[in-house]
This record gives sequence, structure tokens and C-alpha cells, in this order.
Amino acid sequence: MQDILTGLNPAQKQAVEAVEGPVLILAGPGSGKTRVITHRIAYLIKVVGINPHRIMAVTFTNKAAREMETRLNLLAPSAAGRLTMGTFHAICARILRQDGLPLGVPADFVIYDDDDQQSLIKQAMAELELDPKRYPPASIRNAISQAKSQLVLPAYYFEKGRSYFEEVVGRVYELYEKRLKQNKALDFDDLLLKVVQLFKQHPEVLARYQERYLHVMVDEFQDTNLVQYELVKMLSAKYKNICVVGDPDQSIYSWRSADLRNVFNFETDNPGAKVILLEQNYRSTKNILEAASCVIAPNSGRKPISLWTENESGQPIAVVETFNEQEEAQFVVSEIEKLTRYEKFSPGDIAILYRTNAQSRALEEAFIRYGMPYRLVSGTRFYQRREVKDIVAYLRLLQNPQDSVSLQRVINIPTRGIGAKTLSDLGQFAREQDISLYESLVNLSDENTPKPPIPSRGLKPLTDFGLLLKSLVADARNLPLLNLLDRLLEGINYREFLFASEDGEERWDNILELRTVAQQYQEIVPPEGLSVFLESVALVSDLDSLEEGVSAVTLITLHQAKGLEYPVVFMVGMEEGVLPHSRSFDDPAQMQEERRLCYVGVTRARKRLYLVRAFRRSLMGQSNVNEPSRYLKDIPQSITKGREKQPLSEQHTAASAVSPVIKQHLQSAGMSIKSASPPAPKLLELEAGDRVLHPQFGEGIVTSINRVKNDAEVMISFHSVGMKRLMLSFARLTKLEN
Ligand SMILES: Nc1ncnc2c1ncn2[C@@H]1O[C@H](COP(=O)(O)OP(=O)(O)OP(=O)(O)O)[C@@H](O)[C@H]1O
Ligand SMILES: [Mg+2]
Repeated sequence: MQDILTGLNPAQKQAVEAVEGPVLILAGPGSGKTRVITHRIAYLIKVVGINPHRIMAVTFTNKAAREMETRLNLLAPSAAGRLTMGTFHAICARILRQDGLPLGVPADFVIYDDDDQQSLIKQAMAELELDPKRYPPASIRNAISQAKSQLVLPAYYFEKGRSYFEEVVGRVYELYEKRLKQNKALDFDDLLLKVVQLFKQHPEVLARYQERYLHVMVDEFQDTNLVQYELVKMLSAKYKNICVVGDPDQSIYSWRSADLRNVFNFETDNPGAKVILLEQNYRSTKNILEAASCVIAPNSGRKPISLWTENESGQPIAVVETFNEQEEAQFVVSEIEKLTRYEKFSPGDIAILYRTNAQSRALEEAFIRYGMPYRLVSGTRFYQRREVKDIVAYLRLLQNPQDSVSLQRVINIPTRGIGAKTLSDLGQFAREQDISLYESLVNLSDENTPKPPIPSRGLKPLTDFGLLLKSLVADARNLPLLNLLDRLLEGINYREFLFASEDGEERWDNILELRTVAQQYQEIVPPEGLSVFLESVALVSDLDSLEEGVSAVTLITLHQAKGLEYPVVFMVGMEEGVLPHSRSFDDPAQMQEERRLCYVGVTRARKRLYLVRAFRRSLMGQSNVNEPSRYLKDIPQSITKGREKQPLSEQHTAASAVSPVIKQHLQSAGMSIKSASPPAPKLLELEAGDRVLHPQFGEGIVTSINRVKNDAEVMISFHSVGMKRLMLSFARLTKLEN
């Protein structure tokens, strides 16, 4: 019992000991909310003598559940594995496996993820002969998901007075449900919905669970939605021992229907509820905490939660401006190098937080280049993302039309009605004729060649695709990489295709991010740009995912970082348009949520906090000069340090188009800059033998120059990547003194 209550402050102790009746714990970040839940569970088991079997603890992520389990194991080893702990979805899945039968849910149901769900909806729409152009499957899917999270059934859509679109939703919904059932499958929304239905329609089942769960606890309560709260209420209705902890300032999931009203209504829903406030922060230094409170203060309608700490003031917050996103990544990586080399932080102590997944790309590349281990939390590494792989496969095919693996990958992407049977017939025909798959496609439009035995209905899309490929292959020889990529995306209508899928917007963002990469190869004479690009992609993607246990830097979105803490935190992309995200600009409620997101980020840091931004950012194919994030201005200069205070004009005159990092590198090597490429297209004067610096390839020596019209082709032998031929007007070269 000693170890359970010692190590808690009086307010925390009160929260742990308040085991009877409803309890609401409201407290700011790092004040020990999660710690209280863990200790409360241990206390219930070891002191009050509750059977772990009768306790339920709901966490927000599986990772949080695992962490809680580890901590609990230290306090109450006997409880391991006996209590019900996990996310709402995991707990509901368990209930349905046990008790779903009365509702017609078989014990061996499978769970469909977003992708499965999407394809089943498309299938249902095809069966109903609904045109996906008029009724985008993604909107139908959203409507169905919304309906489910509000416990609305298909019948609702057939009531009088519904719109035609609603009726369509209803018909798809109905058939979709039928197919799910035939496949013995549940989608994510079903997991919650079915349990609520089960409890409502079969009170005897509910009674059993109510009897079982003497104690129910919920962490991160501010991010629960209505159905989740409904469930918690039902489960705890008998004993009313329900303890929820949360922080309204950290509510960041409204886009998943999280509803803050759950917090505000808790006291009225649960008469006699004890409300406990925790005010001491154990996580962060005074400086970090002050920065956090300045960031959140401007939000309106807050219940101000006071927060203080006995921790030291610590280092000032580092506010760092870099030139562009590559330099930002470089800065982060070289700073990490210093932190781990001279300051006894290990890579596992460090996290990089960002607003959108697409931002990870520049960071990942820097980590790979430096050979520094990193771990991307529950996101797919950039070059492994499906849409990125698809487009890279296309580009590979354009470079090498004989690449039949790539061809087979993309032949029906976007869907163009080329089925497996047609493809295998074509393959066999190509083998018989001893030509490649690509040639067999291209030949279809040539009257003088033999035709494969494929019915004309199947032949048409093949012929069209062959023609498209042929013209793109020709483009690949002549166009700079970015133009080629654009031509490709247009030719296959890729944007439309992505937007018809559920997470289309995010996936398109990744494609735009791929454009940013392509831009960097613009200066290389075609078709070499394409092959250099593909070569570097191949190297980057080849990296095996990290083994567990290796100490690695964490790359994570702000949303996923909730509840976690790291000794060192880098928040990157601290710019208007990135954080706050430009999509939120015209919605005041959303802007408040962006601010909370920033607050969550800042409060993840224990000892060091870096707020990094880029003067110019190419993200998702657009190059923008962004203002510093408004949140930076809210942090008083007395607790920051950095390059922030210099006026921009001094840093970014034409002569300093060279990034500060590179400049620093030059200076430390005793070199100086003779001339930098100015923004106006005046060509750098170069001759064979000159030493130059390139922002990506590093240092090299000019081996030859070939003047063409107003430009010149320069051959450069780079130390890092060998010989490259660049267009002088595009190449971001700096001449070094010989
Ligand atoms: N009384 C205490 N004594 C020492 N350390 C404590 C105490 N209370 C909490 N901590 C430590 O402070 C840190 C933050 O605690 P915890 O993660 O539980 O906070 P939280 O309120 O859940 O934060 P968040 O809102 O970010 O989820 C943890 O490292 C925890 O171990
Ligand atoms: Mg917590």
C-alpha cells in the first residue's frame, strides 16, 4: 500500500482514495491524471480488495493501454491481464465475441478496416447500379458512418420527406449491411453501435455486465463521443462507480465526433459527482509550462485550470527559423546529433511533432541520409504509402516500359475496367508472341499486328491505356521530371480517382508532396532527372523497418502524441497555414482546436522544447513563404532564445539565398562564399575546375560547361553522388573559392 499512495500529492491521493460514486478529475497536462488512474486501479485491487476482473479502464490508444499495463504491473503484479483494459473499440470487440450471438453477431466475426469498408460500399453501389460519379462512394461512406455513430438505422432514410440523396444512402446502407453480415464482418463503427444495441435489446446481457463492472474508469474523457459516453453510462449504471479524467484544453478529436459536452454535462448527469482538480505539473520545466499557458490563454470559454510546477526553470525555449523544409530537417537532425553526443540524451528520449503526415517526408529523408534511426508512429513511411508507390510504379514504367511488375501494378489504377482475366489473357498472348506486356498493349492500336483473343469490350480500355502509355513514355524522354509527373497525373485523372476514396484529401496531399520532391530534380537534364530520382527513391524505400528495442527518434503527428511525454520535443512547421492549418482559417471553432493542438504539442516536452519553422516551405507541391505561426508570438521573448529576433530582411537578401546551415558549415570549414545564385536569373559564372556547393548533393567540381541559348549545361562531379549534368539556371549552386 505504501508504494501506491506515496509518490502521490494530496489531491492525487484524494482522487485515488475516492473509490465510491462518480468522480470527475479535471486537470491540465502532466499533472498525473493517467498516473492517478493507474494508481487507483492498484489501490482498488490491493487495498480495497476488488477482484481485477471487475474493473474496466478505457484508454485512448492501444499504445496508452500497453503503457498503463506496464506501469500497473509494477504496482500490482497479480492484476496482470485480469482486468478489462483497452480502447473503446477493443473492449467492444471483446464483448461482442463473448455475447454478440443474441444480436446475430457470430463469435468469429472479422473486423473491416477503412479500405475493406470502402470497397464493400463500392461493390454495393455497383450492384444497385448507382453511378459513383454522381454519388461519390466517399460521401456515402461518411453518411453511413455518421448514421452509425448516431445510432441511426437504414429505415430512417426511407421515411417520408427524405431527399433523393438520403434515399440513395439508405439503399446503399441497407445492402452494405446485408453484405457485411454475409461476410461475417463488422466495420469500426459497428463495434460500438452493436454493443449499444445489444445492451438495449437484451437487458439481461447488460445486467450481467453491470453486475460485473464494479468500477469503470476513462482516461482522456474530453475526446469521447456521444455513443462512447452512452456506453460508459450504461455499464456503470448499477454501481455508479465511474471515474473519468480529462482536460478540456486538450480536446483535439472533434473531427471524430468527440464531444466536449460530455465533460461539461458530467456533473449534471451524475448527481453528487466529486470533482477533483490537480494543479501541480510534474512533467515540464517552468519555461515549458509558461510557454504552454501563454499558448492556450487566448482561447475563449475555457474553464481556466491553474497549473504550476516545482521543476527547475530549465533552458529557454529554442525558437528557430530555417530557410526551407530541407534545412529545417537538417537542423533537427544535426541538433539531435549534438543532444545525443554531448548531452546524454538518447535518441529514444526525442520526438519530432508535426501537424500533417506529409511533413514527415523531408524529415525522413534527412534521417536516412544521416543514417540516424527513427520510428514513425502508426503512420506508413512516406515512400510506402499506397498512392506514392502507385505513382512511383508509373514513373518506373515510363523509364523502363519493359518493367512488367510495375505495369501490372498500375494497369487498373485508377480503375479502368481491366480485370484479372483480361490481364492474364494479355500476358499469355504476350508470352506466345514473345513480346513484352507493354509492347502487346501498344500494338493494340496498330492494325498490322496480331490481336489477342480478348472480347472487344475488354479490348477497348487496353487499347486506350496503351496509347496513353506510349505518349507518356515519349514525354519521359523530353520533359523535366516535374512536368512529366504533372502530365502523368493529368493523363490518368489521378486526383479525381483519389478524391473518390475516403481519405482522398490526405492521399492527394502525399502526391503533392511527391511533386515537391520532383521539383528538386527539375534542374537535371531529361531523361536523366527521372532515373536519378528513381534511384534515390529506391535507396530511401529500401530501409527495413526498425527492430523493436532499438533506441530511435520518434516521428509523430500532434494528434497521435496525446498523453505521451518526451524529454526533448521538436515541433516543426511552426507557420501560419501549417499550424494553425489553413483549412481551419475560416472556422473559429476549428481555430480554437488548432490552438489546443499546439498546446498538446508544447506540453509533451519535459526538459527541452524546440519550435522550428521554415521561411519558405514546399509542402504538397506548393512553395510558400509563410508567416511565423501566431502561437510563437504568444510566447514571451524572456523565455525564448533563437534566431527569431532578427528581421527577416537581413537574413534573406539575395546574397544569403544560401541557407544559414550551409553558411555555417562553410564558415566552420574556413571557407567563404564568393557569390550565391541571386533570385533574378543571372547565370553564375563558372568554368571547368571550379568548386561548387549544391544544397542537396553537397560539394563538387565542375568538369565541363556547355552553353545553350540563355542557359548552360554543367557537368559536375559531386563527392557524394558522382557525376551529374545540371541546367545552370535551375541549379541552386554556390561557387566556392578554389
Ligand atoms: N506525484 C507525482 N510525483 C512524481 N511524479 C509524478 C507525480 N504525478 C505525476 N508524475 C509524473 O508526471 C508525468 C506526467 O503524468 P501523467 O502522464 O499521468 O500526466 P497527465 O495528467 O495524464 O498528462 P496528459 O494530460 O498529458 O495526459 C509522468 O511522468 C508521471 O509519472
Ligand atoms: Mg494522461
